[in-house]
Amino acid sequence: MSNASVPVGIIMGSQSDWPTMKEAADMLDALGIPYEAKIVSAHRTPDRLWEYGKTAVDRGLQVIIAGAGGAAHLPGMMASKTRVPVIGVPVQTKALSGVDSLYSILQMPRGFPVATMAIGAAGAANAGLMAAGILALQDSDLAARLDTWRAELSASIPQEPTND
Ligand SMILES: Nc1c(C(=O)O)ncn1[C@@H]1O[C@H](COP(=O)(O)O)[C@@H](O)[C@H]1O
Repeated sequence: MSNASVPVGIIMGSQSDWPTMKEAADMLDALGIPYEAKIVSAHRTPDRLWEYGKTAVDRGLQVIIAGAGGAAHLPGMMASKTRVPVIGVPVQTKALSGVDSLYSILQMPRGFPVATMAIGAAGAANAGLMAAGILALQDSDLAARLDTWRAELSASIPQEPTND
């Protein structure tokens, strides 16, 4: 797993998280930000998690977006292994609607933060935007693209409701 020199790593606990996490990937695509996407699980593939976190800085990752559902320990465990900022995405679950994922990711102990997004697809899309905002601090071309994206979204919001 030492093939990438991309700024953003998207990781998720399972293939089943991809429909949610693809929202983050789509946002990065829309803003022209390279990324890698990997399945990494603290529970099922702890050695993969360890290796990913250990090599993240040397591989040039600047932000990690980590999504998981249920007992969602992946984002926090990744934050414990690397100083690369971790943005957590609570994946929606059937049993507890993603509140389990949210609480698992949100309540980190002092010293090892995870920037936690909202549950589900909107949270994943916002994770992409959050990563873009972080990278834009050092990249004026990206900053301009992000400003344009935000202005276009604002302009698309109607001023009055319709009955359609
Ligand atoms: N929460 C975690 C972790 C982890 O935190 O390491 N690894 C897998 N999972 C989650 O298990 C859920 C069900 O996974 P399956 O659909 O594969 O059974 C997924 O949402 C995944 O993120």
